[in-house]
Amino acid sequence: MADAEVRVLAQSDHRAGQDLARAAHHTSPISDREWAYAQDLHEPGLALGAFLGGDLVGTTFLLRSRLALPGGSTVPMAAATGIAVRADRTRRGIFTRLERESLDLAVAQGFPVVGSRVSEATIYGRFGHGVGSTTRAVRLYPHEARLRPEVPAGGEVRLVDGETSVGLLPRLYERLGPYRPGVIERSAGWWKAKWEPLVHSGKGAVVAVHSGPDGDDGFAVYQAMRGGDSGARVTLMVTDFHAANPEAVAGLWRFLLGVDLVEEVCARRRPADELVEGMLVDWRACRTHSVNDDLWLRLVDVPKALGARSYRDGDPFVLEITDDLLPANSGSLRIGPDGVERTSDRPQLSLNVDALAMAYLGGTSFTTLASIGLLRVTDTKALPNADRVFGTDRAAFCGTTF
Ligand SMILES: CC(=O)SCCNC(=O)CCNC(=O)[C@H](O)C(C)(C)COP(=O)(O)OP(=O)(O)OC[C@H]1O[C@@H](n2cnc3c(N)ncnc32)[C@H](O)[C@@H]1OP(=O)(O)O
Repeated sequence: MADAEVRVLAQSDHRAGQDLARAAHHTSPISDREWAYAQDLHEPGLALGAFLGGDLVGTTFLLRSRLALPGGSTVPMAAATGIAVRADRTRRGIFTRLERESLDLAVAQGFPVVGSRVSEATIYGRFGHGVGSTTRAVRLYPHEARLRPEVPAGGEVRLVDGETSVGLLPRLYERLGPYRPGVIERSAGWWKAKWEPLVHSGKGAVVAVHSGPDGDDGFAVYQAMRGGDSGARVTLMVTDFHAANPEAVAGLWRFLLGVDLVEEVCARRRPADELVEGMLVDWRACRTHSVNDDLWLRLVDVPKALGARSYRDGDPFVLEITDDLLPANSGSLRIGPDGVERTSDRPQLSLNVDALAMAYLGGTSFTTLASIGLLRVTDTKALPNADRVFGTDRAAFCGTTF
């Protein structure tokens, strides 16, 4: 069979591309109503299609975003989504072609980093992607989950109606800013495609906003689900929860645990270091349901990506990177508090670009990477120093679907 031709998808083909991706995810074609919300999400020039004999058989869409880095800066990130190959044309290298071209497109468009949320964890490592952040799914039982008196108090929570939230949430989310590594920018198109349909669906998404002394500083979105034999058991499913400071985090949890007639509160995506158990009188009233990969990262321009974040005090060290797919990234860099530069000095530590993605936001230490065989150590003194230099105060967390 002839090779697929991969090219930038004309804007007029975006909808067909979305339908193809939805079919690959076992979802029905997008309706006119849904498309009215979703069409602004995809920018011209940032989607690729694979064609066989004129037929569209594969897609990749890149969304413009920015990624928060340790130290509070941000870097342009292409959020990869809608990755799919038509079911009758899989396992013949079409995705591999699309993936190579989309990494090149990201570099050409000035994105040092590509982020994704992956359907299966076995597909992306070979292309240099690694898990940049993890999340924890927690379940709390309000009847048992009383907050300890020391937990930060103050501020107020108010519910806002759906129409108000359409204007308020984008402004509030932007106001929170890069409050922890891993958080990503949400475009106006993202809010229109991902939030407005839920508001207008009548599915009962409730928005709780926390405000402190400086105004609104966090929000949680939840839906009440009925279960049990009589349908009387109510679970609050928290689907979106971002807060910039400990008072807002505590205030929103206090509110969620205080809603009447609720059996359990479930939050699928919480930062790995949010110690909800520690806030409770009964540690066991919060159960970890699972720990999951959150944002996958592919550093497509390694010097730029590493140069965009800040580093803690410590000695500069020489890190060797191997990137078979994008060889311009291969080589050694000297990394330290004063920045990042190419060097021909002998490397002290060496790794592959997918393992570097795991360390980039401070999510996985070099010591851990070495212990599982993903980092080669030539100079043992460099290991604790590299951990110090890459260290962060807060666990990386994205918490945005795309
Ligand atoms: C960020 C996102 O959008 S994630 C969403 C990804 N999309 C989906 O899961 C939708 C359903 N699946 C699909 O559309 C396709 O199967 C894809 C896109 C995952 C893969 O497309 P294909 O054209 O079949 O991939 P391709 O033939 O290039 O295979 C590349 C390699 O990945 C492997 N691979 C592909 N799909 C899978 C899978 N689902 N599980 C494990 N390995 C896989 C292949 O075996 C191949 O490895 P090999 O070279 O060692 O043989």
